[in-house]
Amino acid sequence: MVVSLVATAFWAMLPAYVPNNAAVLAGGGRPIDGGRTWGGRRVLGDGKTWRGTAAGTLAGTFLAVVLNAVGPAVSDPLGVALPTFPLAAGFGLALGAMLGDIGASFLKRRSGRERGAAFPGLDQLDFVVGALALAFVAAPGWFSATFTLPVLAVVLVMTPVLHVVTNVGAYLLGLKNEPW
Ligand SMILES: CC(C)=CCC/C(C)=C/CC/C(C)=C/CC/C(C)=C/COC[C@@H](COP(=O)(O)O)OC/C=C(\C)CC/C=C(\C)CC/C=C(\C)CCC=C(C)C
Ligand SMILES: Nc1ccn([C@@H]2O[C@H](COP(=O)(O)OP(=O)(O)OP(=O)(O)O)[C@@H](O)[C@H]2O)c(=O)n1
Ligand SMILES: [Mg+2]
Repeated sequence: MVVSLVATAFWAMLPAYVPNNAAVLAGGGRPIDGGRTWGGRRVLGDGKTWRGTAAGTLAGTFLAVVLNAVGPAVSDPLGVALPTFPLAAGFGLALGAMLGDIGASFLKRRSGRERGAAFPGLDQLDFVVGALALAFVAAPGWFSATFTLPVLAVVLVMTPVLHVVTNVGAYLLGLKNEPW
């Protein structure tokens, strides 16, 4: 039961997890806010770029297609019916994750935090909220069947742990400037 819930939650969230990884690896270039300020502070900052957002959205959507292909080979040995992703759901999870992260940067700048500053709690869950919201809008039937309340509870507990571990790993590998 617990294995099934964790496996389902992790699998269903993978198209939302990988976009931010891809943005770190492929990001940079022109900032989305074009350097504009609001109230004396950048609207988003140099950490949110068109290239990173596009790379993240493509990576997450592509991963959903790959997961659909390999799902049966993973489901059988695990004994868990892992979800498959309609294209709209994969795209919604991926773009939503990027939009959640962008929304968090907007809030960070409004609260006086410079680029790269930590915002505990928000940093760990911004992309989850964005991904789930857009997946719900893009594929409501699939969302309700996949993200049951127990699965959502596992996502909310598991994601911050994964986020901390992944970010510390990326920092130690020199891929990120901050370990959060
Ligand atoms: C995108 C491609 C092509 C490859 C990604 C490679 C990779 C390691 C994927 C892991 C996917 C995954 C399951 C991640 C965990 C879930 C999660 C919450 C991810 C959020 O990612 C955050 C991201 C940016 O954070 P921010 O924008 O919110 O601040 O973190 C940075 C990640 C990277 C730069 C990707 C590469 C990271 C590493 C190589 C770190 C190595 C990871 C470890 C040593 C531990 C990994 C452990 C687990 C359990 C995943
Ligand atoms: N939409 C995005 C998201 C991330 N990145 C890249 O990934 C890095 C790390 O992402 P993140 O930690 O989310 O950004 P920060 O630079 O810490 O900025 P902020 O304080 O606004 O979160 C960014 O610096 C940027 O190079 C990007 O190019 N485009
Ligand atoms: Mg950051």
